[in-house]
Amino acid sequence: MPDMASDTEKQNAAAAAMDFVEEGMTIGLGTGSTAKFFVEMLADEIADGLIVRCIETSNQTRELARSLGVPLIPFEQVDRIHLTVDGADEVGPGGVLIKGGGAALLREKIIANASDHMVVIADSSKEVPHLGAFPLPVEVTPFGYTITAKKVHDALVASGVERPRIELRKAAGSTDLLVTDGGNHILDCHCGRIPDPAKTGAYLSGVPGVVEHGLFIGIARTVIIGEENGAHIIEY
Ligand SMILES: O=C(CO)[C@H](O)[C@H](O)COP(=O)(O)O
Repeated sequence: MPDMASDTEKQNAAAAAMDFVEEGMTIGLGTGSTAKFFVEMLADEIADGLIVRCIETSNQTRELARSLGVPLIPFEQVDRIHLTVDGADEVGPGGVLIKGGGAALLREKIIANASDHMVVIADSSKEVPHLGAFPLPVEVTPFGYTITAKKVHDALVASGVERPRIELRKAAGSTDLLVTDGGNHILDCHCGRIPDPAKTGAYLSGVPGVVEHGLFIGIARTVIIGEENGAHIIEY
């Protein structure tokens, strides 16, 4: 059952993100329940005559955008992404993020990092004093994933995370391992607290078999936190 309070906050954050949209932009569309509100609002504006073109961060968002008549272009044809609007699982101090709760972190990071401006939209529960209560998603190749998981554990410990626990994500309602849009698996790393996100990110990136991790550092320029009646905007 959806949480009505956080849905209102998500909607208000998405509505505030619409102010960043301009005619003629190429826009990256995020994944998840908050990004869905943004895609729906954008679709309404497109139906009213706004001209933009979009690129999706997941198969799920592609289906949503198509169903709403939002024009999509293949990444290969994109030379510039002006704006990306996406959700987050945690927003920490300085705009560092944990993303990947929806298993779309690889494409989300490629697109956000290639964008002139990433705007994060989130309900107030996502704003945290430090990262790590939400399990950090790490995308790994199917080949060797059990060994990679051990190495990821070691990298977390070496970067200062105390007693991490790693869980392989299962597909919804199944005992099978989840397979991402990129054909990989997800390790959910229960960290409790990530004392130095930049160090942890760097250590994880150094593990062979790790395709990408869900720490977004220095990528978000604007974070919009939805409130019951509006939203507050933080610029970095
Ligand atoms: O990173 C993501 C998907 O990979 C999402 O942005 C994140 O999980 C937030 O989702 P929601 O808006 O549904 O809370």
